[in-house]
Amino acid sequence: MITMKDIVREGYPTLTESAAPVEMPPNKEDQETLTDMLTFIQNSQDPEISEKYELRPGVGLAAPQLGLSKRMMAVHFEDLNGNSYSDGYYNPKIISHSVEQTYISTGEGCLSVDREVPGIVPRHMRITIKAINLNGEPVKLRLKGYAAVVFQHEIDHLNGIMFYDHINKNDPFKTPDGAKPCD
Ligand SMILES: O=CN(O)C[C@@H](CC1CCCC1)C(=O)N1NCCC[C@H]1C(=O)Nc1ccccn1
Ligand code: NI
Repeated sequence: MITMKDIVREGYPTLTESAAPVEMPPNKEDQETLTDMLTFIQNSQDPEISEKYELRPGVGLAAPQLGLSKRMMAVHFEDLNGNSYSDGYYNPKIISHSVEQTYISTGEGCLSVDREVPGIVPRHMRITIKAINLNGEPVKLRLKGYAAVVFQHEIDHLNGIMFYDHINKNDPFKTPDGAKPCD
């Protein structure tokens, strides 16, 4: 099972490089990895398991965070409208997005970043994503608000982008014009 020791931290090369597409149909090894990634996120939110294995609770994980430069990510969370997301995705691609932006009012963190980095992380308010899910089915997801933020954070990892790369250097707490918080 994946635990915190398997998660690479800032400075590890896969966190700042562009990951390679996963060969489709996925081979056994990639399927096992993506399944383990989803299980880790679920475990991290389970009070007993997360305590027992000292897991930091998370809502998403991308393969580069395991030192694997592959375009795979997993999410497990419920958004504020009660929509729940729990799946793994191969080769996710944002095919369209709103001009309107949003952000998490308390900023973002990352399981690969062992420090607080204060500031607003501007994200697209709405995104449409195409991907292949864990069952190998092509999916098209229309996401907005918190769900859109989570998926953008994970897809950024596949492109070697960290959340703090988006924080305004001159005024970290500047909110982008017209942007509303998603939480
Ligand atoms: O790439 C993936 N990551 O780095 C894990 C991140 C992904 C989220 C950060 C902002 C949007 C996606 C993550 O989940 N976190 N960031 C660091 C510590 C907190 C934790 C978190 O938000 N936990 C959480 C939130 C709600 C409910 C349960 N747990
Ligand atoms: Ni992260």
